[in-house]
Amino acid sequence: MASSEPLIRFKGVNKAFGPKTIYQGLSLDIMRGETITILGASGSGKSVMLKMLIGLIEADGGEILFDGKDIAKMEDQGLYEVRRRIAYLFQGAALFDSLTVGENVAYGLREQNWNTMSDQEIRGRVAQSLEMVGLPGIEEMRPSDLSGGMKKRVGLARTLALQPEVILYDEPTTGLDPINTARINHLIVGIKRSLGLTSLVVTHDMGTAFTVSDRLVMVGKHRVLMKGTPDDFRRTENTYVRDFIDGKAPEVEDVNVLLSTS
Ligand SMILES: Nc1ncnc2c1ncn2[C@@H]1O[C@H](COP(=O)(O)OP(=O)(O)OP(=O)(O)O)[C@@H](O)[C@H]1O
Repeated sequence: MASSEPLIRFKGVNKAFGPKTIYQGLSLDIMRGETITILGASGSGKSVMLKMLIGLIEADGGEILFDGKDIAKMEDQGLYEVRRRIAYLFQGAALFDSLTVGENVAYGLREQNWNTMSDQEIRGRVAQSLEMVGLPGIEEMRPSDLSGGMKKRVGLARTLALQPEVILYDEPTTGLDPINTARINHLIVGIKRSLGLTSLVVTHDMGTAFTVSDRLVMVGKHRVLMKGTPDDFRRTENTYVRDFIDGKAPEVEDVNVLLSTS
């Protein structure tokens, strides 16, 4: 069960790139143990939101709190700690082809814990992580021997090996066929259930959004347009949200309107 203190808080966050406003007064609380999916048109700022959370992109105003602490006020050590606790599974996170699967999964672990974990502990963690994504015993294989779906799962194992508290999934199913998409969805749900992680998912895949999420959040027009349960979204009468979910372009597509929301 999620505790009552939000683990992550966006409070009145503003962000612009030059003249281009991305957010103006973005506010959102994310509870411990929740899986939240961020929906929004291309360019609405979903990835920017994830990157601001781990300090890769600085907000212009407002506050972003992780476990009660303001990201903007953190020194390097504080940010390092945040990035240790929040794992970002990048869109198309690539594996190193020159390394075995086991070495790939161990990579971040070795970087982060080079002086505290023994080789044996690392091997154990790698085996456990591969098991969690349903690929036990493939340590000696090469990434080039794996299907696209397996590569994504190895990428996820590499993230899980770091034992984060939060996983940011940026387009976790892009480029996968429906069966492999279902596998990843299943893993996201399974990981949440077994490890109690907090997850933020950015996806355009409505199937994934409805399958994995406790709550959905739609961003657009520089802020949160709607938040609620999957059922709230299924039943919404908000035309903008409805059309997005149904993949329907406005009947009279005004180019100026499209440009102003992209
Ligand atoms: N470092 C940056 N410098 C300048 N502009 C940026 C930077 N990062 C993102 N942007 C711009 O901010 C806007 C939002 O980008 P973002 O990647 O968050 O969109 P998104 O909602 O994740 O889109 P998509 O669904 O297409 O991935 C885009 O117009 C993008 O070009």
